[in-house]
Amino acid sequence: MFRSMLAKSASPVKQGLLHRGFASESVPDRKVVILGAAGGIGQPLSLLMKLNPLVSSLSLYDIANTPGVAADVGHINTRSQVAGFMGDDNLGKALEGADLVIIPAGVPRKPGMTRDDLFNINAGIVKNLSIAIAKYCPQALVNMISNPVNSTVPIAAEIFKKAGTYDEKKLFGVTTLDVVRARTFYAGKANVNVAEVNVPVVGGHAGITILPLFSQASPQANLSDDLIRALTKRTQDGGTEVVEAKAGKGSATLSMAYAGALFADACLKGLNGVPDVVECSFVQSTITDLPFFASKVRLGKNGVEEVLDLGPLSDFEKEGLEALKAELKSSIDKGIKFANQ
Ligand SMILES: NC(=O)C1=CN([C@@H]2O[C@H](COP(=O)(O)OP(=O)(O)OC[C@H]3O[C@@H](n4cnc5c(N)ncnc54)[C@H](O)[C@@H]3O)[C@@H](O)[C@H]2O)C=CC1
Ligand SMILES: O=C([O-])CC(=O)C(=O)O
Repeated sequence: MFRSMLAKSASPVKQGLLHRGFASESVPDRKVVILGAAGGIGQPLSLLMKLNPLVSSLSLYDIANTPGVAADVGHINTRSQVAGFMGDDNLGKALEGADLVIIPAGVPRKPGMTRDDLFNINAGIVKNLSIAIAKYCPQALVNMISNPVNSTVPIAAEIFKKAGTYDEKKLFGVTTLDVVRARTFYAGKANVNVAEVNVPVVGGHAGITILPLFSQASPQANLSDDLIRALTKRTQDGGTEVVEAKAGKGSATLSMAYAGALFADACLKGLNGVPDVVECSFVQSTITDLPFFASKVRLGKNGVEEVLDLGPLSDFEKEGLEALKAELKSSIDKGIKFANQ
C-alpha cells in the first residue's frame, strides 16, 4: 500500500490511489484514533495513517505534546481531517465515533529489560484507556501495540468484559512487526525478492513466545536447519536488537509504525468488506489450549472473521510451540489477574 501511496502526491482518493474493491466515490468514512500519538511510534504512525486514503477522520490523543503533532500532520493534503486531543478530560472526545483505536501509549524498554518489566507502568495505562474505550466507542476495533502485548491484550479483554462491551472479534494484539522482521531476515538468507515473501508468525510477542513458521514461508527456499534456527532466534530477538542499538533511547519506533500502519490498513479493509484480508495477530483463540494466541486471522466487517489454525509444523516448530506455552500462559494470567484485582 505504501509504495503506491508514497509514489503519488496529493489527494490520493481523487488520483485513484484506491484499495482493492472500491471506486473513489464509495470509500466509506472511517474514524481512526491513535492513543499515544505524540510518542516515538505515535508520531510516524500518525503520519502513515494520514497517508491512508481509507481514513476520513484521524483523531490524535496523548497526555502531552499532541497539539504540535496534530498541527504538523494536519497540514498534509490527504483525505482525512485531523484533530488533536490532550489530557484525560479530552479522551472521550478523542474516542467518540471511532471505528478503529490504535494504542501505542506507554513506556518502551531500555537495554537489559524484558517486555514484562514494562508491566507495572503500562498495565495501568492500558487499563485506563480500555475503560474509556468501553465507555466512548465500545464498537471500535482495538489494535494493541503497548507492551507487554501478551498481558495488555488480556487486560483490555477483562476490562471490556467488566463493562459488558467485550467482543472477542474486535480486540487485536499487534504482532505485525514480528512478521515484518521474519520477512526481511528470511529474504536476506533465501536470496528472494522481499516484496514477495510471507512468513506466518504465531504464539505471542516476547522472546520465545514469538514463533516464526519458516516451514510455511513463501516462496520456499532450501535453507539448512542451522539457518532456520538462526533466523528464528533473530526474529525472536528482533526487538532486543533494536533496543540495544538505540542504547537507552527507546525501542523500535519506525519499523513499528510501519507494521502498525500495515495492520490498521488490513483492519480497515476488512471493515470495508474487502475479501480475503489475512494477517497474523494475537487474539482470543481456541486453536491451542491457551485463551489468547497469535496466528493468521481473516479480517472482516466485524473484525475477526476466522482464526486460522496453525497448519503443518516442522519438528523444530512443534518443539518451539510446546516450549512457549508456559511463558505465554503466565503472561496472559498476569494480565487477567491485574485487571480483576
Ligand atoms: N507491539 C509491538 O510490536 C511493539 C510495541 N512497542 C511498545 O509500544 C509502546 C510505546 O513505545 P514508544 O512509542 O517507543 O514509546 P514513547 O515513550 O516514545 O511514546 C509513548 C507515548 O505514550 C504516551 N502516553 C503515556 N501514557 C499515556 C496515556 N495514559 N494516554 C495516552 N498516551 C500516553 C506518552 O506521552 C508518549 O507520547 C511501548 O510499550 C513499547 O514497548 C514498541 C515496539 C513494538
Ligand atoms: O522490543 C521491544 O521492547 C519493542 C517491541 O516489542 C519490538 O520491537 O518488537
